[in-house]
Amino acid sequence: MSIEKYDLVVLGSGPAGFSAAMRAIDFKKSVCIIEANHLGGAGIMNGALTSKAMWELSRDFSIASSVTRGYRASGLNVEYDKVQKTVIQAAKQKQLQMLSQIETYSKASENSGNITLKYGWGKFLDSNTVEIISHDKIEQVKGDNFIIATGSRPRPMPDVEVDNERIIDSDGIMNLKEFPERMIIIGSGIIGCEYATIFSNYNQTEVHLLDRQHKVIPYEDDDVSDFVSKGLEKNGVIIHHTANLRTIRKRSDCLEVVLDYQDGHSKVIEVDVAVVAVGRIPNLDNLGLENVNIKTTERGYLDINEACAIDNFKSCNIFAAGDVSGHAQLYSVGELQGRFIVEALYGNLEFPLDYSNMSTLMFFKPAVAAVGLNEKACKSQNIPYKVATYSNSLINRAIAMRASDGFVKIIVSDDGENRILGMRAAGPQASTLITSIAYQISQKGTLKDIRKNVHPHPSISEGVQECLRVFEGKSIYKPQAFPDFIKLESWHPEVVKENS
Ligand SMILES: Cc1cc2nc3c(=O)[nH]c(=O)nc-3n(C[C@H](O)[C@H](O)[C@H](O)COP(=O)(O)OP(=O)(O)OC[C@H]3O[C@@H](n4cnc5c(N)ncnc54)[C@H](O)[C@@H]3O)c2cc1C
Ligand SMILES: NC(=O)c1ccc[n+]([C@@H]2O[C@H](COP(=O)([O-])OP(=O)(O)OC[C@H]3O[C@@H](n4cnc5c(N)ncnc54)[C@H](O)[C@@H]3O)[C@@H](O)[C@H]2O)c1
Repeated sequence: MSIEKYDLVVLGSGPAGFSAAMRAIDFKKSVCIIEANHLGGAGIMNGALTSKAMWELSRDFSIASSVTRGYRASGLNVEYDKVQKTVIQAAKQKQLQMLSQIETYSKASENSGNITLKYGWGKFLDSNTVEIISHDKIEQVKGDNFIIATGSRPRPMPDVEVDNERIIDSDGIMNLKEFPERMIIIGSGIIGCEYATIFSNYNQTEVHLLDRQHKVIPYEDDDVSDFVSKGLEKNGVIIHHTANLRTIRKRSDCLEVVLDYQDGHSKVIEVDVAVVAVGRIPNLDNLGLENVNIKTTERGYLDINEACAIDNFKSCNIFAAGDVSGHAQLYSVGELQGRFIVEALYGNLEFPLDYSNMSTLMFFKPAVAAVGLNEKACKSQNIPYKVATYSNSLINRAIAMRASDGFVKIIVSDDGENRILGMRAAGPQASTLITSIAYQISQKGTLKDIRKNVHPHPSISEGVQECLRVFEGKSIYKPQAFPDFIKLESWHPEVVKENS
């Protein structure tokens, strides 16, 4: 039996693996992508694309059902299976684009690299050989270099068995047959809050959200968490703060959920569906890591260096990218790392891997975007900072949209340099507002560098312009006149005095 040999073998076709494979094409390399399940991974199916398609559809429905905008729609109706079909269409559209590109590069050519896609479970036999186990055969491929981009899956909860019908996780959303009448989402991180937004937008489901702490999205600053909570509650979501799940009892006609609150009292609620959304864990089991002497970290991830190599870059030929790497579990991070590895291997790298300007877009109502440090991060790193907040209530475009819930919050260093450290934006078009500040962060920009930018009118981005002016006391609208809408604060680490 002859064994196929490739320059690069990529395990997993999610954002990390696919972007790496496509960058290797640019260097005229032969690439094998091994995919165990859905092409595109969680970047497409049961993840980023499907959830965003569902969010967009739910938002349209929520706008159409609104009665505060001078119109009232009648006979508005929504069926889960139709929503599901449209969401799957979106995922398929992207997968077909990916397949089209793979097919285009499937033939060996002198002018470009080539790609082979193989479906099956990849497992290392040694540091140059991977076995691929599929339902009808087992084969081996050899490679000079490998990238582990096998992604992550929903974290299971002890004593809660996901049955994929009534107790599901984010992989099971597409299995639902209809809108549940009542649902509890366990976990108030991004996935939990996004699905709480989506199901409450449709207004067909009583949505309960379990938050075991005091704040949803606990890693964000309190003003952001409070804003998200308020938006969810305005949309009808019932948030159970400081509640821990004791048990879910399956009854024939419902799920009986027992919640224990921090203050000692308990509550039993009935729902039809429970969604477990308590984080994700890396897919590193049964990969044959022991055959190549790769160990996982205490948290179960792969420990990569700044070149994404698992060992010393010069001597090691196995790299890792994406959710397995223990960095922020984001589409753009996976893509960045995947491309970076290939450039480090075959090209001339001009810059080190930089995560400082990675943005997160959170699809709530309204959306929230984040880049760089927040106040919590500055405090934990003892970085003195100034923070200015400017409400969308003062922005003409937001007023015109009748959607002025939201704000821009920018953080700069308070060390005389005014370096742009981070930004949070909430409200319409938050995702576009963040990009200019993300760029400044990557360029180590200061307030002085962006002062000259003039923003068009009427645009939501005028909030960014005004927010930046607040730092210098030059905003058109003043904090003195609008103390609830415009704020400027600063923070310095306490100077620890040594006992003499
Ligand atoms: C519900 C949800 C919504 C999300 N929304 C966003 C968002 O809006 N924005 C954002 O930036 N991020 C979002 N994410 C996160 C984003 O999807 C992930 O960070 C990203 O997909 C990770 O990419 P990856 O390539 O590392 O892994 P994955 O996308 O998980 O892909 C890994 C692939 O490897 C395959 N695989 C696993 N083991 C093997 C093996 N042994 N052999 C061969 N193949 C294997 C898997 O089948 C999978 O297809 C979301 C995630 C979820 C779950
Ligand atoms: N728009 C986006 O960028 C986007 C969207 C979805 C997912 N993602 C990525 O996917 C990752 C996973 O999302 P996630 O929401 O599952 O994880 P997460 O880490 O964001 O949130 C998990 C939440 O579950 C809570 N939790 C943990 N254990 C619990 C328990 N036993 N009981 C109750 N609550 C518990 C945590 O306190 C936390 O609030 C995120 O880190 C994010 O990077 C990104």
